[in-house]
Amino acid sequence: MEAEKTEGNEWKHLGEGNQSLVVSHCQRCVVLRFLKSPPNQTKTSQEILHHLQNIVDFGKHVMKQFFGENYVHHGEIIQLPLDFVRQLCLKIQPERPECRCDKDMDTLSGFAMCLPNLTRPQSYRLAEHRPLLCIEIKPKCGFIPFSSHVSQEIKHKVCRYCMHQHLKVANGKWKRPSKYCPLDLFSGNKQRMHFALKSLLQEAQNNLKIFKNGELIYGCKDDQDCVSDWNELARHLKPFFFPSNGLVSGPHCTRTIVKELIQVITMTLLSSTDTCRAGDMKTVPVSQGRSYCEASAFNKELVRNGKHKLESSGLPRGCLLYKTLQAQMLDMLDIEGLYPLYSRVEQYLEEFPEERSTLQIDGPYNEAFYEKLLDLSTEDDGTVAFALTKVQQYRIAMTAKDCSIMIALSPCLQDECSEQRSVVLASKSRFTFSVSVLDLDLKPYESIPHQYKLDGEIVNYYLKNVQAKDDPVMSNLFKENEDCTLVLHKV
Ligand SMILES: O=P(O)(O)O[C@@H]1[C@@H](OP(=O)(O)O)[C@H](OP(=O)(O)O)[C@H](O)[C@H](OP(=O)(O)O)[C@H]1OP(=O)(O)O
Ligand SMILES: Nc1ncnc2c1ncn2[C@@H]1O[C@H](COP(=O)(O)OP(=O)(O)OP(=O)(O)O)[C@@H](O)[C@H]1O
Repeated sequence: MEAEKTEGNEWKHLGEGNQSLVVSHCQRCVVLRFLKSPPNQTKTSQEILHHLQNIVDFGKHVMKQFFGENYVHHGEIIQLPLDFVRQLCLKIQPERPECRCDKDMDTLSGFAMCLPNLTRPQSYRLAEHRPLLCIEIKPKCGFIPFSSHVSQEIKHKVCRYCMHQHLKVANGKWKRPSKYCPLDLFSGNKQRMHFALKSLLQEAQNNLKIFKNGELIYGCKDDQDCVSDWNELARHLKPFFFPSNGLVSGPHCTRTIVKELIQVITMTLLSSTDTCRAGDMKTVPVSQGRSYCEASAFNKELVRNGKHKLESSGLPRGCLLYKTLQAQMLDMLDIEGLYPLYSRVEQYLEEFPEERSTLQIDGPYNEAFYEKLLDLSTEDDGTVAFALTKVQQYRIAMTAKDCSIMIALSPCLQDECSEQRSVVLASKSRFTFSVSVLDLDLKPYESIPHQYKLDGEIVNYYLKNVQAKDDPVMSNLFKENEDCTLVLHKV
C-alpha cells in the first residue's frame, strides 16, 4: 500500500459487525477491514494472516463461483505499518458503536484486508465528486425448511427470522419486532418485495442501513438506537429523486420519496448483472418448501381480506437475491438433519485428529474444496465423506444466510449512460448502480453445536409464547404444564 494512503487522518470508521471493523479512505474508493477479537483472546500475527488468507481464498475460489464475478469482491491482504494501525485505532475509537466495543480491533499483526468501497457504484473506479446513495440490506434466510428431518411442524410454516424476532425482543436485543419477512423479499413478487422493504424502513434493526456520501443517514448505529424518521430520510433523499423540484414538502412528499426509494431498490435487486459457474446448480426443486411464511404481516393481511395467496413470481435467475437463495438452500437437511452428520465427523476426528487438515475443515478453501461442494445427493451412505460434504455445504448456506447486499447508486444524466454502466430509472431521475455482496466469511465448523441449540431455543420460545397465545387450547396446555399441577375434574 502506498505511503500516502496510510495517513491515519485520511481514514474514518465506516462500519463494524461482530467479527470485523471497516474504515474507509476519505478520497479513494477503498476500505480496510480489520479482524476483531475479545480483549483476552488476541491472536498471533500468523493466526491473523492465516484467517485473512482463508477469507480471501474463500471469496475468490468458492463464493465467486456461487455468486458471480461481479457481485463478490474478495479483496487482498495488505501489511500496514504498526504505527499507522495504532494511530488509526485511537482515532476511530470515539466513532465506534458502544455495543461493538466488547471486541478490539487487531492492532498487533498489521495485517488487514483492502477492498473496494462498496458504498460507491463500482463503475466509478475513481472517487469522483458525485452524490452517492447506498442501501445495505442483510436479508437473512429466505426459505422455509423443506427437510423431512424437521421435527416441529411450525418450522414448515413460519420462517426462522419471524420466529427469532420474538426471542430477540424478549432478550432485549430489539425494542419492537419487525414486520419484515425475508420470504417476502425473496419472493420476486413486487408487491411483497415493496412490503418487505417498507417494513425494513419502519424497523431497520441490523437489516437495513442507508449511507449518503459514505455517511450513515438511516439505520442503527448502536443496538436499539434506530433512527426511523421518514421525514428526515426524505429530506436527505429529495435531491436524488426530485433534483429540480424544490417546492414539494410535507407528508405527501415524504411518502412519494420513500415510494421512489423502494421502487428503485426493488428494480436493482431484480436486475441481473452477472453470471456465475454454479449458475445452473439447482439446489432445490421449486415445488419443495412453502414460498410464504404464515407469520408474515403481508400474508396475514391477505388472509384477513379473504384473498388467495399471491403467486410467487420467482426471482430472475441472474439476480443477486436468486444466487443468495440458492447458496442458502445448500442447507438441505436443516440443522436437525445436519447435526447427527456433524457428530459423525466429530467422532471420526476424535479417532483420527491428524485427518483434520486432509478433510479441509479449516481450509485451504481452494478449487478442490469448491468441487466437493457440488455433490447435492441427500442419500446417506453412512460414510464420513457424505457427512463432511453436508457439513461443508451447511457452512456455505449459513454464510449466505448472514451476508449483506450493498446497492450503490449515483445520479447520472441521460447522455452519461454507457453500455458498461447499469442504469435504473426513477420517475424524475436516473442512477448508475452496482449491486455487491459482502461479509462472505465462511462460518466456522465449531459453530454447528451453537446453531443446533439456538434453533431449539427459537422454536421453543415461539411455540410457548407466541403460537400458544394465538391458540387458546395450546395456551392452556402450556399453562398446565408450566405449574405442573394436575387438575382433577369431577365426572
Ligand atoms: O444466528 P443469527 O441468525 O442470529 O445470526 C447472527 C447475527 O445476528 P442477527 O440475527 O442477524 O441479528 C449476528 O449479527 P449481529 O452481530 O447481532 O449484528 C452475526 O452476524 C452472527 O455472525 P457471527 O457468528 O458473528 O459470524 C450471526 O450468527 P450466525 O448464525 O450467522 O453464525
Ligand atoms: N467493502 C466494503 N465497502 C463498504 N462498506 C463495507 C465494506 N465491507 C464492510 N462494510 C461495512 O462494514 C460493516 C461491517 O462489515 P462486515 O459485515 O464485514 O462485518 P462482520 O463483523 O463480518 O459482520 P457480522 O457481524 O455479520 O459477522 C458492514 O455492515 C458495512 O456497512
